[in-house]
Amino acid sequence: MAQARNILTSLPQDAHLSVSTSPTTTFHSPPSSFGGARRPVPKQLKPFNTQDIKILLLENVNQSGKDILTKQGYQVEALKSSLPEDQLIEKIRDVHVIGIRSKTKLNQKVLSEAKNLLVIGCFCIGTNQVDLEYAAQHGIAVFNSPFANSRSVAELVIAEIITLARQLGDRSNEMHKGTWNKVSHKCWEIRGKTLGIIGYGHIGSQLSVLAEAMGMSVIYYDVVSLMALGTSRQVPTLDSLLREADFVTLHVPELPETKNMISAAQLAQMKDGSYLINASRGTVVDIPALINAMRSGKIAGAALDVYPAEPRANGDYFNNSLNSWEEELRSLNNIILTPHIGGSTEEAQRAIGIEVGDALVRYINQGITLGSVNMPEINLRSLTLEEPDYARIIYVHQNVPGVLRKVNEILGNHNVDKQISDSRGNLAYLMADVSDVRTSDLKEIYDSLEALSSRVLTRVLY
Ligand SMILES: NC(=O)C1=CN([C@@H]2O[C@H](COP(=O)(O)OP(=O)(O)OC[C@H]3O[C@@H](n4cnc5c(N)ncnc54)[C@H](O)[C@@H]3O)[C@@H](O)[C@H]2O)C=CC1
Ligand SMILES: O=C(O)C(=O)COP(=O)(O)O
Repeated sequence: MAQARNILTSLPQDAHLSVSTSPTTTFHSPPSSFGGARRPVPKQLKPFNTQDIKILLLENVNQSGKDILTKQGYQVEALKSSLPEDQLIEKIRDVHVIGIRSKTKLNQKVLSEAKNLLVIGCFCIGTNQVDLEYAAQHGIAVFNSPFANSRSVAELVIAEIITLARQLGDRSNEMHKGTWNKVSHKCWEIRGKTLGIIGYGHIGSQLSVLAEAMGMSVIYYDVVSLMALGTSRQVPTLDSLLREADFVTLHVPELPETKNMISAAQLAQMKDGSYLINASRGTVVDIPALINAMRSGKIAGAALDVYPAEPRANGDYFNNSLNSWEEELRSLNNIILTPHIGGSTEEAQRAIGIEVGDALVRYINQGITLGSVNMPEINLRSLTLEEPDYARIIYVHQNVPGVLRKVNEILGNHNVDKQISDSRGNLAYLMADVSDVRTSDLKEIYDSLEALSSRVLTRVLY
């Protein structure tokens, strides 16, 4: 277990955490021109104690991540599923850190209740479930794992391409029901067929290499111009990809621009008897339009791993009538339906647990934002907290003129060993290591920084 002394912070803290003699530590939230209310202000500084840090992990975060966090001495509560919004709000009020996967929606309503929250760990690739902008403006850093499950998704898609081409799902279902149905009609090899990849990022490009190794031709469409791997080829428009590909697979993020990216008009562009695979986000494919295209025989098969609404926990899904099209979808032939398992392998989950767990520890203990998806990336070499009278000041502030001058006036009477600052949009992040400071100096520094109108969040680690 990590030492309870030395890595220290002026956390936004609740009465329970406070060592104040007053049991009613109060916060004030004066209005700010910067995204609404300011975050609560603790009444006092206190030395950081890892055991004060409360962490809530949802959605069955891998043991590797839990181990990293518990080893630090943090209080970790881990739940297997996501939570309904009202329960999430109750829980999030109390914690300094929350770890989620793709299901938990951390929208403005939920985050506005997260009075103590310092940091969010998305133990997955996608961060569409978090209001990143709102979090940034309230000094809440967000981390994810940008590619630790890419290979797992790419391998799943390869399996699905062959499964669809050979109608393996249907043959297997028939055998389970006792029917021997040996057919070759409309069953194909994938060698020589064209795979069309929409979104040539981490997953799309990995898939490109695997598909070529099996003799497929690969074309891809992306909003940015990207280097082609192997003999793959970028095509200029979505329509040109849809017209040319035998298999179309989606690997784009959930964005307003990707909502219903594949709908009736796009399906009509696709080759007769082609296949569609979606392991990106459920909003990207218009499912009723896909059902029509499959019923008409235009689309010969499909694989869906993601859905517009997904349940919080394992159990009944299709019996919950979340969507009007469920019955029809299930009744189609040659359609593979999987419960969002693209990234669900032992390898991926373990790697994600370590990557995000480490990022959280670095941020909590040292304020390092490397890899953050919503904050400027800031790093200074390790804290030398063994030295007496040494502290790290972190000041998250609005990116407006004149702030650095004021901050340096405040720090100016002390020995600033190192300092770094960067901005991202209208948010800036300053980190300064100061030596020869006493606790009383820190209190003064802290109060002065807090008093600046540009302040979003101040942390003092000592
Ligand atoms: N089924 C599952 O379990 C998993 C699903 N995912 C989903 O897959 C998505 C893609 O993952 P990565 O490849 O790692 O992301 P990435 O960010 O590396 O690549 C996404 C690519 O899509 C492109 N893109 C964005 N908007 C586009 C548009 N309108 N049209 C065409 N291209 C567009 C981007 O330029 C980028 O090249 C994630 O955002 C996530 O939603 C990720 C992991 C697991
Ligand atoms: O990594 C992603 O974005 C995924 O979609 C995987 O999500 P999950 O961790 O399985 O909830």
